[in-house]
Amino acid sequence: MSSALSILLIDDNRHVAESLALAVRLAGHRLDHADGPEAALSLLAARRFDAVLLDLNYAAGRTDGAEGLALLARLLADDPAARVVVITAHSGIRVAVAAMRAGARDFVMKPWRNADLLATVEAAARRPLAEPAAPSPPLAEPPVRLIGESAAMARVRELVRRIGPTMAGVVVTGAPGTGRGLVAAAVHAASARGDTPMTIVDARDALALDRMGAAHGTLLLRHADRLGDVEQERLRYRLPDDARCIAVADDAAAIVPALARRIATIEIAVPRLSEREGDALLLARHFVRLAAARHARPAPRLTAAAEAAVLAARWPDEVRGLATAVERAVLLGDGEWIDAADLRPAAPALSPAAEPASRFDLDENERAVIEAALREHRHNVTHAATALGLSRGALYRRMARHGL
Ligand SMILES: Nc1ncnc2c1ncn2[C@@H]1O[C@H](COP(=O)(O)OP(=O)(O)OP(=O)(O)O)[C@@H](O)[C@H]1O
Repeated sequence: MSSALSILLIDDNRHVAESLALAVRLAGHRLDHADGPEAALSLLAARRFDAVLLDLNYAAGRTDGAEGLALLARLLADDPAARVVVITAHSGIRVAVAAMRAGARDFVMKPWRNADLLATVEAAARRPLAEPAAPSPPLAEPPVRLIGESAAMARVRELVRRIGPTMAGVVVTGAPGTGRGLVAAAVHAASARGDTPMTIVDARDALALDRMGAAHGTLLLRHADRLGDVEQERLRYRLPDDARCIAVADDAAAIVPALARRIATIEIAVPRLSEREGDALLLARHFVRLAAARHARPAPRLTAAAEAAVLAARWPDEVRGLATAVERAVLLGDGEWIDAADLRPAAPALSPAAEPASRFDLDENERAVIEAALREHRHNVTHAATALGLSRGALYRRMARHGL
């Protein structure tokens, strides 16, 4: 008997998902469902699937397949080993051909017979990769995926794609918690050695430096910029000759030129959340899904006020601070909704490198947050005040200040 496959269906039609889930289960496999690109990228960042079944149109009335082809390109750019089967309408043979050219393994036409569809997906999942040059994925690990559609993150992704496959020393800079470690992992994953683990070394740790000499693959070097000039010079001589170095640093300029020549040929600067228009919301929803799955809780939805708050806040510790706040809200909430008041950031003292405590909920975009809370609670000031974590009086004073 063949072994069970985990299959991801990306399709906005709930009825298709339900009927397919049954057929897949009867065949002994597991089906997860994403209703569009955002949920799909989030699921794919958390888990590896044996096959992806991809519908090509999500918005009502769309039949040109453009949305699905764009998502296909994104899936395969992040994970060239992904096994994707596309679903097209009967008239969509041209789109199916375009998808195959772009790297889909196969296609099925609507309406399908479940037995045929399953046979196609099983064959696609089990067929070995045509091009052995693609780095073979570590089996259990999901590919490294950076959530975010902003132009700033597209630039990071593009640099990873260009520089990852080379042997260049890369320094990943940015504020702590912005995802520098994740970007470093993406650079490594895009390299020919991407299937081997990185050796992680804190440059301030003498014992770790002693062990570093034996490392051959890729070195992830943290905090080299925090060493003095002499220690940096010493570090340079201790770096194994054949190792590729990916450094994570607060400040590339603090690395002395001789060491920079080895570990910082290319700098990838990870932007702050405030420079990634809209990404905070995609990340928050992603962290809701992750936390819900991790703690076996239902995935709550963010209210409009919570969404406004996520976008308006300056999170201490950046993406990590947002992830922590969201996870806490999932754990402590009612399982149905997360409101603005549920999203208090972690105590700023948790991170010495964090910015001074930001008054998350009523800071620079206070007016937008208050307006959203009022809308959400149909202008019931008592309820809006509770959602914002304020007394009625405090909310009235702020409304007056903003002329609301
Ligand atoms: N674009 C992203 N998509 C998905 N998850 C992200 C993204 N950026 C950051 N994260 C998550 O946020 C958390 C913090 O990221 P990471 O550890 O890479 O930060 P860092 O900048 O290396 O911080 P530090 O150097 O202080 O350890 C991790 O759980 C990481 O997976």
